[in-house]
Amino acid sequence: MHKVVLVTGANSGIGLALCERLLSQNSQVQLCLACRNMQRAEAARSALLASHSDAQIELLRLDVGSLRSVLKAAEEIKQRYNRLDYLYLNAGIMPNPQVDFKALFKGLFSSNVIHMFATAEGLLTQQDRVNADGLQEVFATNLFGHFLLVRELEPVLCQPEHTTQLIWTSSSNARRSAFSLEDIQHHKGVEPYSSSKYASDLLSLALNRHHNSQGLFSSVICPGLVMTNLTYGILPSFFWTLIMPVMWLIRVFTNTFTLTPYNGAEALSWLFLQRPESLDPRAKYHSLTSGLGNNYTQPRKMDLDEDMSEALYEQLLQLESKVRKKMKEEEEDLRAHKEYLDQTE
Ligand SMILES: NC(=O)C1=CN([C@@H]2O[C@H](COP(=O)(O)OP(=O)(O)OC[C@H]3O[C@@H](n4cnc5c(N)ncnc54)[C@H](OP(=O)(O)O)[C@@H]3O)[C@@H](O)[C@H]2O)C=CC1
Ligand SMILES: CC(C)=CCC[C@@H](C)[C@H]1CC[C@H]2C3=C(CC[C@]12C)[C@@]1(C)CCC(=O)[C@@H](C)[C@@H]1CC3
Repeated sequence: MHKVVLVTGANSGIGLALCERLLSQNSQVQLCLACRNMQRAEAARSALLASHSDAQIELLRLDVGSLRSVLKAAEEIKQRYNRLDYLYLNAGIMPNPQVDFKALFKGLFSSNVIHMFATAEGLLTQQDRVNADGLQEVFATNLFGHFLLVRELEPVLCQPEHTTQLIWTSSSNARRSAFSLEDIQHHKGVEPYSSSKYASDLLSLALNRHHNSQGLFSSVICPGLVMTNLTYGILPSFFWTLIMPVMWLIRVFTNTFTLTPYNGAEALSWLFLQRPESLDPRAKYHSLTSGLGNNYTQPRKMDLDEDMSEALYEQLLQLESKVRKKMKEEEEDLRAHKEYLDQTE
């Protein structure tokens, strides 16, 4: 049977490299590229078809940062497919990043240097904003839109006699200290990216607890440091050109500098081959690349707490009811307004 695979944020970087790798691994795979920009999605499909001319590749419009777009896309998925085998929750943003160069310079001469380069701990902050749905944009895109998609797709994802794998592209930048149950959207802090990725680690654990018995399994991965639009956006392009030789040099010492999207997609494509029941729900699967350029996947235990993951899950369910209620009210207001206009015409 052909495997049905949906990838969010599939038009560039790690998502696109994953699609390429999946088609090379299994030419029968039925791919759905879920993207917010259809022009970029078309370009990605053409690029994939150039090397896999017989591939089955469909496109789907999905802006994970917009609640209405998520609901619409979920309806479309339910109409198109009666099952999904893999759902890669990969789309993500890191808006307005700022590098703390003083901390970087200090870190270079400390014993912590490898850890600093692997996780960017203490180096990066971002400036978030409120989106059109009234949610913090990083939280909405990296976490909540994906959560709502999973919730909407439960009838397709949770089916007897069939297993589905959810795979989150998390990060080694995910840190417990950046996340708070009192502020899950990270209104107050300056590390919304780290907070959203830690939240995805917690959520994956909760999804396993609630849905494994229904055949739904969730895992998280870290692709390492990969040169993609997201990373290029952190510093001006001339800086990257200047330090690229240094980046390749660092790669000899740290296996987390996977650098190319192909290498970064290692853990994602490795998980495609695993039996979901054999995976560890408390592990993050890291894409790693040795100094000689060999790729491998390594599970590393995450710093997670069951109660915290359950509390986050509960809060997400509450937020879901709240936003659904708000959307319904807005639709009713709109309908009433239209009726009023029709009557006065
Ligand atoms: N690069 C790295 O070093 C690391 C990346 N990651 C994670 O990997 C994932 C992929 O990022 P990466 O490939 O690096 O970066 P890219 O910017 O190349 O890819 C991000 C993808 O997500 C899409 N996207 C962003 N916002 C939305 C949205 N609202 N709705 C739908 N799609 C959206 C982008 O689409 P568009 O082209 O329209 O912007 C793009 O296709 C992210 O989750 C990121 O956090 C994790 C650790 C390290
Ligand atoms: C190499 C030199 C001399 C300078 C580059 C410094 C930083 C720009 C760089 C160091 C560690 C990097 C890093 C990321 C971004 C760029 C760095 C901060 C990430 C945060 C990118 C996205 C992720 O999710 C993380 C896994 C990356 C961790 C390391």
